[in-house]
Amino acid sequence: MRAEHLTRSFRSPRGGAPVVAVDDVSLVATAGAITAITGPSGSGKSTLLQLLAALDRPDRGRVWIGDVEITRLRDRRLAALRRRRIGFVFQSFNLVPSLTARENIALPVQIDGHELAPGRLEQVAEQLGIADRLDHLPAQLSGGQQQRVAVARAVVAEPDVVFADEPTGALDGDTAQSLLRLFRSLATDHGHALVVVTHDPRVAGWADHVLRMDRGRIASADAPAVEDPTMPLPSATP
Ligand SMILES: Nc1ncnc2c1ncn2[C@@H]1O[C@H](COP(=O)(O)OP(=O)(O)OP(=O)(O)O)[C@@H](O)[C@H]1O
Repeated sequence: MRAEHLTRSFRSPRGGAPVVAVDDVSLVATAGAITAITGPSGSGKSTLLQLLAALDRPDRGRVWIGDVEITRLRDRRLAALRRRRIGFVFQSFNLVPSLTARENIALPVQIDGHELAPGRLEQVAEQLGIADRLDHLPAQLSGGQQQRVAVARAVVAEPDVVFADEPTGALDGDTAQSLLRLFRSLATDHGHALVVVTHDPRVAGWADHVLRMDRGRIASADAPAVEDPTMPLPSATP
């Protein structure tokens, strides 16, 4: 996944100058690697993640997943691409309250008219330690269990890129470790790109690249944030 010159401003609620939440950010998140985005509160991490995952549109700039420029896609194609190629773990989980954990996990695949390979859902649930919770409704689960259902939903269809906003926020030490092991396996064994916004030093410690944001910009990167010779060139046509 590659982004170039992303900029996103919000109108200030009291009038006055707009808030530039993301200011000319370019980055590459490579397949097979975990990229952590850190930085102080209000530095633009969540806004950047929403732009990268096509949940929000930038004022300027472009995003590619593989050779598809997602910033050029219209809503329906974008929604289909998001279901197939992007997994997103929301800070607030976003589970459907009337569906069981199993139904929540399978929902995006079902909307897409596909079926999961037999045993795939159970395998992910096992890895995340929620195999015995699949028939519960979200309200019958703890915050940490709900978070793991949200992670299972994001990864079950093996998307190219998994985005996660503070995925270890509600988890105790052991559970956070098993989630990080799952993320590591998704990256190393299955070649997915993971992009994780976090304040958690445990996550940053597991990451291959750490980008630190400050006032909407990438203030530092432990690896080149812009160019990566292993990335396929974006195609010129939409
Ligand atoms: N929908 C919005 N309307 C107006 N301003 C917004 C909106 N979303 C974000 N902002 C502003 O943009 C800036 C960046 O916010 P963002 O949530 O991306 O930061 P963050 O680094 O993720 O913060 P945190 O770590 O506290 O979650 C902040 O000043 C915030 O107030």
